[in-house]
Amino acid sequence: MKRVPLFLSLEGRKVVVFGGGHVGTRRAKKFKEAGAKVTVVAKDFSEELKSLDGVELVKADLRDEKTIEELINGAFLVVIATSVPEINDKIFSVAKKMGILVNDATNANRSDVHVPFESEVEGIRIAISSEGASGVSAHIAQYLIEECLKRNTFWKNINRFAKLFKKELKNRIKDAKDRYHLYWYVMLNDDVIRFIKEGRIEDALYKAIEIATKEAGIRGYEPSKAMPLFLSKWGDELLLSCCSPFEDRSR
Ligand SMILES: C[C@@]1(CC(=O)O)C2=NC(=C\c3[nH]c(c(CCC(=O)O)c3CC(=O)O)Cc3[nH]c(c(CC(=O)O)c3CCC(=O)O)/C=C3\N/C(=C\2)[C@@H](CCC(=O)O)[C@]3(C)CC(=O)O)/[C@H]1CCC(=O)O
Ligand SMILES: NC(=O)c1ccc[n+]([C@@H]2O[C@H](COP(=O)([O-])OP(=O)(O)OC[C@H]3O[C@@H](n4cnc5c(N)ncnc54)[C@H](O)[C@@H]3O)[C@@H](O)[C@H]2O)c1
Repeated sequence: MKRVPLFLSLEGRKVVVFGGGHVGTRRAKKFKEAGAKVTVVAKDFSEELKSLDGVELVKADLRDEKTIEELINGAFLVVIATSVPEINDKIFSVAKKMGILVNDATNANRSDVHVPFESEVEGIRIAISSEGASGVSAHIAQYLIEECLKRNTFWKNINRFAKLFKKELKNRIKDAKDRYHLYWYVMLNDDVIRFIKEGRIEDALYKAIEIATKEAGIRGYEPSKAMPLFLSKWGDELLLSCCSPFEDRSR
């Protein structure tokens, strides 16, 4: 099964979590924080769940298939996290029959949706999963990516610049196709990159906007073409920057 990685809004969606233990609590918190309407169904609930505002708790006998059907009616996502395999199987088959997405925390293979290891560095979200093959490996990979970005002053400056530049360009250049090529075109300009590297973001922006205004309409700088050019110039330096010591641990 090939799954598609997505960043999904659950705002206002109904999510039903089966199991109110360790895993069910973690799922309920995550989806509630994302704005979902969360119901947890279980025989007993963790202390944390009992004191959590905004999550509905339903004490239920999950051996009754009819109950499961009623409980998940209208749900967007069902989470399976009870400690009883037979109950988990039953929930899985009912949810499948009703065409509802399933996150099965107890069986990675049949799960429609996986919950990844996640973190964020300066507004860039990192989500990584081995889809059940090895959480240990995925966790270490997450650490490496996160650490590389946090130590990488060069990338952090690019990140600051690129977000501001996109905002500026959206205000100034009407056609999205024009903007699309300009985003990368300016990244191939040595002055712009020099300013970025030195942390002179205002100067880099000024220069980039000047170039973009002059060259609006230019073509041939879509990511597949421009990125290799950019990397041939700056790739090694960017990779080496992953190994720099922290400048400022608080960022
Ligand atoms: C990131 C995180 C998110 C989260 O769960 O919130 C996550 N697992 C976390 C913790 C954790 N997982 C396990 C323990 C040991 C408990 C113990 O000691 O027994 C602990 C520790 C704990 O619970 O504290 C074991 C385990 N995990 C899965 C199974 C079932 C199976 O393998 O089928 C088993 C039983 C294995 C076995 O039976 O051998 C399956 C999954 N775990 C996933 C994600 C997904 C794929 C991730 C990937 O492969 O990359 C997937 C498929 C679930 C999904 O997609 O929903 C979270 C990080 C929390 C953090 O950040 O610290
Ligand atoms: N995906 C992951 O990251 C991950 C991590 C750890 C464990 N797991 C798996 O998830 C499952 C749950 O783990 P946990 O640590 O949350 O377990 P837990 O023992 O803390 O919680 C189990 C929950 O199931 C409920 N339950 C048990 N029998 C029930 C019944 N007859 N009717 C209704 N509810 C019932 C309990 O009331 C409890 O709320 C286990 O199968 C475990 O293998 C997955």
